[in-house]
Amino acid sequence: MNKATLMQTNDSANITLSGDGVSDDYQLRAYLRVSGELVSFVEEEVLPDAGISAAAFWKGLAVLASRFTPRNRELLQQREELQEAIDNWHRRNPESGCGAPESFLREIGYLVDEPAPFIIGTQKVDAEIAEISGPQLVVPVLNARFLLNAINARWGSLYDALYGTDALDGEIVSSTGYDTRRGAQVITRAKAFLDDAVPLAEGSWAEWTGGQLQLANPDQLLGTIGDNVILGNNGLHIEIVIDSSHPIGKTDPAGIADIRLEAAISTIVDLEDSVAAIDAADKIVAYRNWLGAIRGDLEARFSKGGETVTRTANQDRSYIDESGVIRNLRARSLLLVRNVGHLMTTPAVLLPDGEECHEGILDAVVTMAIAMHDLKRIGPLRNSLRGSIYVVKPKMHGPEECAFSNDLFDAVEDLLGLARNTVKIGVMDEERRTSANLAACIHAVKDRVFFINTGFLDRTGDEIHTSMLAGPMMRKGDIKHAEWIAAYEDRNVQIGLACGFAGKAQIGKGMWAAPDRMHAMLAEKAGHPASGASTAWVPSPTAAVLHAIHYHLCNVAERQRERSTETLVPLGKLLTVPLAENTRWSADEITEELHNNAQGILGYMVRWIDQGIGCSKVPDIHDISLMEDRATLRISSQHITNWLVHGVVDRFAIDAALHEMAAKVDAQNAGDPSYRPIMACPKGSIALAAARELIITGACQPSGYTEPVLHHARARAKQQAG
Ligand SMILES: CC(=O)SCCNC(=O)CCNC(=O)[C@H](O)C(C)(C)COP(=O)(O)OP(=O)(O)OC[C@H]1O[C@@H](n2cnc3c(N)ncnc32)[C@H](O)[C@@H]1OP(=O)(O)O
Ligand SMILES: O=CC(=O)O
Ligand SMILES: [Mg+2]
Repeated sequence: MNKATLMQTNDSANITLSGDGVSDDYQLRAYLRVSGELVSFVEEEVLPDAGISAAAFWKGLAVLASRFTPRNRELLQQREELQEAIDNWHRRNPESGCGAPESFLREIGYLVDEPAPFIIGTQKVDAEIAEISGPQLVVPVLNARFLLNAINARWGSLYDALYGTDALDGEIVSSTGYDTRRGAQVITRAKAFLDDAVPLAEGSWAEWTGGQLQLANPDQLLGTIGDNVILGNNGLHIEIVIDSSHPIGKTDPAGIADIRLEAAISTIVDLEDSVAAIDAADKIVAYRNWLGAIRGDLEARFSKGGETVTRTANQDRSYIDESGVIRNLRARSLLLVRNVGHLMTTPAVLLPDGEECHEGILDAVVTMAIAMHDLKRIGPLRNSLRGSIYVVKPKMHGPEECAFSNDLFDAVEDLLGLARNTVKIGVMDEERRTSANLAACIHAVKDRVFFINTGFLDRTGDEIHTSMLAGPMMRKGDIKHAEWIAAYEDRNVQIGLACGFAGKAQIGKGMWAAPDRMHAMLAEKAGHPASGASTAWVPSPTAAVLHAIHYHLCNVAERQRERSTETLVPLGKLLTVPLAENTRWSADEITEELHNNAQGILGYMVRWIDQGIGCSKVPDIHDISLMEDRATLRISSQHITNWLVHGVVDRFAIDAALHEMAAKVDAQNAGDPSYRPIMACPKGSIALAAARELIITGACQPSGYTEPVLHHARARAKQQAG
């Protein structure tokens, strides 16, 4: 935790502080020193419409911080103590060849008693969460252009998604003009989809020439918007766009110009792993974008294809149903906000003892105060029609941490004058202690939980870190196919169903981290609804459209009913550590693994640290673009650390790999004019040093998280850049 150095203090107005690479003007507010920029933002842009006085707000934050900070620190201490106990077990049992046993984990309190069977009591949940199964998009909050795209990603063109990606056959269309052969394949594929999802009473959609539409199930014909037809299947809408004057429509026997799908049913506006936000200035960009998004008046102006584009959130539309009644058609994704976890602190607010405020506490208070603009119907558009605020809480370790969030949310509700459980919580099931005690975790938030989601990327990082001393782990690619992960995914669904999530809350699956590989996504992500998950993460609006297909072809409610009688996969399987059975890798295999991880680490960190980009498509060692964020960085760095700890690699090999991969990453980024090469100076950049630190000190980094090293390095880079 950073203790900033106060250069000058006085009771009244401005204080100049120089901290760990961060300097700012602070103002005194109810015993807190608050960044002047944050004071202005909150007092001028958030509070007036939220209907809370500045005095009440800051006093509330100060009280809340003094009440929750000691408990937050104790919880972090508990993480350390449990980790230490597990590490010591491995030190005492060096030849065990397995993770610390269940009996020991129970003895130290890592495993807690299961609660008696219970059903969650969450209420006032929007249909997008409780009733509609479909894709969940994640978007980095710092990018208003992307954020607006995400909001509008509730609908997307199936023709575009099939044409512009490799979805059809694994190949991207190469011609610059319209490729008629490809276009025909797209139309055939899209109409085959209609035959599956909304079949005609007779014949195929390919043969439909317009006129009266007779569906096999007439209830699927919902209504019309002008000439366009609105169809429904499994709670999702489809729009058949009829326009005989359109270049595509005029070649179609029925004048179909496009088939549009309801796609990103909900979107997570991410303040966590996909962003680089280290100080007050960064946090304000995040909070301001969240404010604009939730009010509905966010605007982004940018140039695209040589033109200036102004992007805003779409208005809902209406269609006329078969009996002539006008019905609303939601045009925007339901917005959820991911706060940061319990670990980090922020220099945006300093506590009376000079320590930084826990960032999770600040996020809770500010993002919820901002969401009051929606509850009070201040902006032009509505998010939650049921009057709820949806906060996703990442990286919680076990039931005590969930209970902490629950109490924190209670306190924020009291501060903001909100009815109890107005704020809903999405629990990321992404740390081992949470997976292993999932029922108890859900119980701790049982009246506000709106999702459990298997964040398998962080979860893999924690799997490695927790059992760091157990032995060398499998190669990274093999960990995904090991016994623990199947048990983790199955138990998450089974426990969610046993706690009554069906029809009330989401059971969610993780991210597709290869944004350009849509053909593979179409093949693999069908498994998510088939597993009984009512949602799963996608990286882009296009991926949302394609993943929506899966929810048409699989009825999740039925799958949930089928799975609800299954016997729970035993905890022992979940606790099976992905240790390598055969550690006699060849020198080439070791180098390949090391290079792959080192390249991913550098490719991601260099953008995070030098450019403040928290999530990007990083070309991997074979130049395939992968979505990298802090969770994937956690895996790659922890993996090398694990092999270092067990002597599979040594520091010399790591340094050599980092230097070799630095050259590769520099070459991969050569076309980016804002890129500063890692090897521009002989010793390498801050990012190179940080990557090395992350690996070498990985066993001591809290839970193997990357944030402390990243924040510190970014602060230095910002300072260096002036
Ligand atoms: C482990 C975890 O925590 S996973 C959750 C964290 N990860 C994420 O949030 C990933 C979200 N996805 C992204 O940020 C991006 O898709 C990236 C960084 C992976 C790729 O970004 P890019 O390389 O710029 O994507 P690409 O060039 O293919 O597409 C850009 C276009 O798609 C849109 N787009 C791409 N991703 C998104 C998104 N997540 N939300 C909204 N729009 C998006 C952009 O707005 C842009 O369209 P525009 O030019 O009309 O504005
Ligand atoms: O947050 C998601 C993850 O996979 O980690
Ligand atoms: Mg995560």
